[in-house]
Parts: sequence; C-alpha cells; structure tokens
Amino acid sequence: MNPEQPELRDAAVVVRGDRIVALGPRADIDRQYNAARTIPGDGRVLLPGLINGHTHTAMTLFRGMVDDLDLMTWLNHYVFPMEARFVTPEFVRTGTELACWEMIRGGTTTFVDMYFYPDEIAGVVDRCGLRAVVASPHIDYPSPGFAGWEDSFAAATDFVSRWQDRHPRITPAFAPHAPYTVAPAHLQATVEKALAMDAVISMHLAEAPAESAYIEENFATTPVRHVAGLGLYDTRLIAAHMVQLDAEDIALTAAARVGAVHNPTSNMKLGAGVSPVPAMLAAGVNVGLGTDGAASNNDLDMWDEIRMAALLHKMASGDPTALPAGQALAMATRLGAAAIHMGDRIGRLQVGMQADMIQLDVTRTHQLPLYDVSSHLVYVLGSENVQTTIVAGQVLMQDREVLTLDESALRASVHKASNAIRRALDEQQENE
Ligand SMILES: CSC[C@H]1O[C@@H](n2cnc3c(O)ncnc32)[C@H](O)[C@@H]1O
Ligand SMILES: [Zn+2]
Repeated sequence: MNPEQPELRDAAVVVRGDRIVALGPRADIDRQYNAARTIPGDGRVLLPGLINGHTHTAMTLFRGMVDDLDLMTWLNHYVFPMEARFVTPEFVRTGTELACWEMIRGGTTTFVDMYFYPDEIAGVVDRCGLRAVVASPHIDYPSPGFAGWEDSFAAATDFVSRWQDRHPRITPAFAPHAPYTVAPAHLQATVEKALAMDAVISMHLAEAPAESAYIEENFATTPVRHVAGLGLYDTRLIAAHMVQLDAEDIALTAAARVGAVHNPTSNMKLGAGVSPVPAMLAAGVNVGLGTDGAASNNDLDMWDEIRMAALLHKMASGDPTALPAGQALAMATRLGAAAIHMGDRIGRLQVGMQADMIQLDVTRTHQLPLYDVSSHLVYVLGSENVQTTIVAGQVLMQDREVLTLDESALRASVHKASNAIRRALDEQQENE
C-alpha cells in the first residue's frame, strides 16, 4: 500500500514504540536489528490495518432487528424509536465492545464512529487498543440523552474540547446527522465551531433519493451543493455515503479535498443507489470504505466491503475493469486514511508511519493456490484469515486470540442487552 515501494517478499518490519522504524528484506533487517520480540510471518501477508471510514459501533446490538426496508422507513419507523427506548450509556458500552471485538478479529485497526454517548465509546477505544475518530452526534430532533439541537450541539462541543489532542489514538469530531435532519443555521454553527477548534466533521451526505428530493424541494439544489454553500466544504469533512451525486458535486468534492466514504453493503441493503465511485476516484477524490452500522449491513467486516465494492462497480457499469482489486484494497487502507484526514499517519507500511498492521494466513488448503497477492486478498481471503492485529505497536490479537477484551464477560452483557430488545420486538409483532 505504499505506491513508491513494490510488494516485498521474505521481508521484515521493525517497530519501536508506536511507529515503523525500518522495513526491508528479512536478511538485512536481521543483520541490523536485535529485536526484543519477534512475530513470525512465514505463510502470512502483512498489510496496513483496515480503516472503517463510517460506522455506528453500538448498533451491533440492533443487528438483524429489522431488514429489507428503505432508508427513511428504516430510520423513522424502526431505528429512531428503538434508539429512544434502549440507547443508554451501558447499551453503548456493550455494543461498542462487541463492535471492537469484531473489528479486531477482522483486521480493522481504525474506525470512524458516529453514535450517542461518545465518552463511553472513547472509553472502550482506550481500553481495547483500537484507533478511532469518535464523532459526537447532533440533530434537530430528540435523540438519546437530548431534547434537540441546542443540548446535543453543546454536548458535542464539550466532547471535542475535552478530547482534542488528549489521546494518541482518539480523534474527537462533530457529527451533524444529515442535511435533512439538521437546519442550515445549525450546520453553519457546526462549521464555525469545527474551524475554530480545528476539528473534523463526519456526516451522512447524499445517501438516498428521498434526501435529494427533500433538499431539491426545500433548497432547490443538491445535498452536496447545499452543504458546500453552508461552509461544510471548507472544513475537514468526512462525508459518508455520497451516492446521489452529479458531475458538479464530484468536481466540488475533489477540489475541496472532502473525504468520501463508500458503504456498498448498506447502500445495497437500503436500496439507496450506486455511488459513482469510479468517477470520484477518476476526479481525484479520496474515497474510503465503511460498513455503516450493523443494523444496515449486518456486520462490521471490511473484507466484505472490499469485495462488494470491487464487484458492485463492475456490475453497475458493465465494465469488468472497473475498480480493480488493488484499488479496492487501497480504499480500505491508503485512500481510506486520506479520506478520514489521517493519510500522514496510517494506511501505509512505511518508515515513520504508525505501526497499525495485520497478518493474514495464506496457507489454507481450500484457498490455494496464490498467484497474485492483491487478487487473493480481495477475491479469496476474508476476516477469518486475519491472525494478528497490531495498533500503534500494541498486539491486540495474536493467533486469533483477542488480548484486550474479555470475551465471556462481553457475551454475558450482549445477552442481557439483547434480551430486552427481543422482548420489545416480540411485543411489537404481537401488536401488528
Ligand atoms: C447522528 S449519527 C447517529 C444516528 O445515525 C443513524 N443512522 C445509522 N445509519 C444511518 C444511515 O445509513 N443514514 C442515516 N442515519 C443513519 C443512527 O441510527 C443514529 O440515530
Ligand atoms: Zn451511517
């Protein structure tokens, strides 16, 4: 994933503290360094850790709650009411731990989260060792813990000011929900605060036809031009979805260096449409990949997203050369890092970069033979091949054992939280 350096075979990487300090042929490294600890790499591919550019981690507890609906029905009739009823700090702690467990097992080392009770999320990130952008949500309607815009925006501002530059692996951010749930004046207020505090903004943008219709009817423009006109394109914006775009929107996005995060599984499942990813990449937009929440996916497996993206754009364009394997892989690593405004720190195996790395086993009989590494990673392997997950030089999983979370305690908490949700779903079914 370092475009200047070809794939290395029989190589070694040296880590000191949280950084990569050397990499090259194993024989050279062995001569120059006397490592205190060595992790063998025979039969394994070493890659930069995967970057999930858009998710709602605690929604793992809503996995499979309701399926096969369009975005607005799913949100307004099911998700928002269930969130109002069940989302508490404890719910978020358990759901985020479950998500982090799944991400560590699947080789995701960085994620961008937008969910309620962000201090709980930051606490889990601190303990489990992952890296995250934790974005504090604000929305014009009542949401868990808040009556509406005023208090949710005040809490987001407080969260960003308390976490900015405080933790080496946690980046706080603002999260206005979407252009159809946050008024223009409130989006402008977010821009002012984010610029003053040098903070990132993460938001849903141009996701589905209903959003475009609402913005066209109320503001006579597209969602992208609407938010760009309010100043969001002058900030370090991470725009999730970016499906409903025209050529002018794409040019604006490229020029503003706005990061776009493509969520192929969620877009397909909610019938939101096909994001013009090949056109964005051709225009120079940094396009990353995300899972969205487990309630619209229904997992947080980035290998699925990589493969879905590579296949979806071939099918949608009728062009089998669209989004080749290497480009799909770059979207989950190097390009994804740039899309979330962290391209100087993560996404590449290179001296000076953070030591966020994963090892995949490539020796399983049913997955043989291996001819081309990129092709194999995208079209053959999956999360079950990830053997080792390392973030900032700390080993979070070795030989598929997660070292930083307690699996049996986590299973008990998930059981407790999901029992209450199951009872509510049963009641709802009885009343329908
Ligand atoms: C304010 S961010 C958290 C908020 O977003 C909701 N959400 C989850 N997935 C999506 C999506 O694809 N589009 C729009 N909103 C989404 C989530 O349920 C929370 O309420
Ligand atoms: Zn989302």
